Amino acid sequence: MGRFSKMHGLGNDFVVIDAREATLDMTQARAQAIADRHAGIGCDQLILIGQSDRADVSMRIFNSDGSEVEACGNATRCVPLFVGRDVLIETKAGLLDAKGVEGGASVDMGQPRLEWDAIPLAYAMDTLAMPVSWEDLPAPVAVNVGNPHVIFFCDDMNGVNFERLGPMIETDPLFPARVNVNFAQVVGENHIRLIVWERGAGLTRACGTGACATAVAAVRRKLVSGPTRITLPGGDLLIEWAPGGSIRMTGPATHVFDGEADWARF
Ligand SMILES: N[C@H](CCC[C@H](N)C(=O)O)C(=O)O
Repeated sequence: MGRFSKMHGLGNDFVVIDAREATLDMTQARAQAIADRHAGIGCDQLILIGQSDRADVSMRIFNSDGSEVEACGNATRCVPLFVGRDVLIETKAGLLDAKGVEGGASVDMGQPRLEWDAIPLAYAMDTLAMPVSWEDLPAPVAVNVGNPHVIFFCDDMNGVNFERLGPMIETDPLFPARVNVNFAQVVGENHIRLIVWERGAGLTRACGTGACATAVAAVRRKLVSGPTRITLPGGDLLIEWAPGGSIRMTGPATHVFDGEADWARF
């Protein structure tokens, strides 16, 4: 039997497994089975906390479709709560410094990557106003914050069909690694409303890396001029970034319950 914790960041929920002692052979199929909300435990992402010789812990991230990915902002904020102290975390996106704060955590998410081949895109183009469109969505911005994001700044998000456009864009050949699709609307001074169709997980209640990428895009587009409040369906995140620096994300982290499971059954 193996122990796990059910946790979430603003409703973006996780099954977190401590793999520091007993290594767990995680496959795409096993991750998908555990994440399944009907036949499994159920989560947006499966998180494995392991040992690291470069940091306090390592973190592996699997979307609910089983795909292993580089970054997950909301889960990163859960790690200090999971291990009980501030931690340096080794991920596929690099080393992340996560510090507990009242009710959550503040994380240095590193510097964004802005070049077309770092997103990655299939061919060279301006990532600040991509010369592409899907139906009547405006020209988007592309940003990599450890994982790939495309951000559409909409005048009115209420008319956008997220469930139709999300998967269409996520799997467009322009994005060789697929992409997280962010629909954003500036709703006040340094305040943006955000809905994210996540790569490999679909619509979620929140996306931490989506909030980071959207804030970077908004600074680059001069739509905000300081620390930015991102309002997602599950609640708010505070994102701070200035060109040349790293992104700081601050927001809640919640531990719901602990459980046990026989991983061989998945
Ligand atoms: N779907 C994302 C991973 C999870 C990101 C999101 N849950 C977050 O909090 O950053 C991807 O495939 O890159």
